[in-house]
Amino acid sequence: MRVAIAGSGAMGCRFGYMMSEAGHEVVLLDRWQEHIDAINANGLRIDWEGEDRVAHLPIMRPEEATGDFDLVICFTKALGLDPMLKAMQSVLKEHTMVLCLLNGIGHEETVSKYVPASNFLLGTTIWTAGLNGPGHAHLYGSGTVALQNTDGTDEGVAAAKRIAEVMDAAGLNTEFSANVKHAIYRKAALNGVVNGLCALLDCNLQSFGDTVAAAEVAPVIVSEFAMVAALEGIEMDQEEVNAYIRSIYSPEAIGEHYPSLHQDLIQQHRLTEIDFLNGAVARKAKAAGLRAPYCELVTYLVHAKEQLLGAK
Ligand SMILES: NC(=O)C1=CN([C@@H]2O[C@H](COP(=O)(O)OP(=O)(O)OC[C@H]3O[C@@H](n4cnc5c(N)ncnc54)[C@H](OP(=O)(O)O)[C@@H]3O)[C@@H](O)[C@H]2O)C=CC1
Ligand SMILES: CC(C)(CO)C(=O)C(=O)O
Repeated sequence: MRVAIAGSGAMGCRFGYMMSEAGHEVVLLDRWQEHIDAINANGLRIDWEGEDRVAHLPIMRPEEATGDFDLVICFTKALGLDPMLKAMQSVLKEHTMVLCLLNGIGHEETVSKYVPASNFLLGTTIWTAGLNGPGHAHLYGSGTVALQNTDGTDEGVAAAKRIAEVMDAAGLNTEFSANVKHAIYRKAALNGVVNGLCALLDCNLQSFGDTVAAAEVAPVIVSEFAMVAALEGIEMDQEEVNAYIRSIYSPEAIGEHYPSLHQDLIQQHRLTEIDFLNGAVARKAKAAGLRAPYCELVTYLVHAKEQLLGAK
């Protein structure tokens, strides 16, 4: 299969590397010039569970991509999704399946501007990854992917299942989900609890989980996500989601991980995805005449931190 990774930061490098190790032809697409230059000069350096590896994968800017792809996996940050798909429109062919795995809520609107429903797979993942610097990824721990077709047809289900099988065979623990929006809200609730707060408190998941505040604040944030999900007909079992969140704090799970929003804001002073997490919940609640005050506060505080750090 010819696979493009649309957004080849930390997660894009993980998925690109694992798909390439499974024998697929992978092309990394990105606009971060230092990263492109580093990979072109030295290959993609990987710290794989403490072992140094190098992968020689082609990398280029999205507008330079040519030919056609069987699968495009989107892993930009939320704010980079639209410009990425716009720049690579010419390689999105009739048979190209596009899988969106970004964190957060509402990416369907962006992807559907460029991809017909018959080619669009929506998904979510709990794999993790980080970057030590341009061209150097660190890949620890395990994860899963859930994905679903968005066109509601039997052919769409079959196509989604085929892609899930291919990714699963690459070790990405991928499953077709008959209700991926539920999985997306469940993951977004997890991100809504830990991503903004670990950034504001400057800590990893394990340290956050050890605070008294985590036990008190997490269920309230989860209840706000559940309230908004219910408006869209998605039922969340809040106890199950809270138990799921508690389960990731241990070092045997992903407790040592600094959430991607921490990586963006605290480590690199970059603008964040908060408007697609807690911010989306606050907006959707308001639009329905409701309030999600904890999500509103987290959103305000993360934006304040962006401002204080001069994030770009
Ligand atoms: N990291 C993780 O563990 C997880 C992340 N996710 C989600 O996956 C998606 C991708 O996340 P992730 O891979 O962490 O994102 P990264 O920040 O590592 O990469 C995303 C894009 O940001 C740009 N970029 C990254 N670092 C720099 C830098 N130092 N200077 C300039 N540009 C840079 C590049 O794009 P460009 O220059 O084209 O803008 C890159 O393609 C997000 O939606 C995230 O929430 C989901 C699960 C876990
Ligand atoms: C790994 C996890 C779940 C932790 O917040 C994540 O999605 C992220 O880092 O953005």
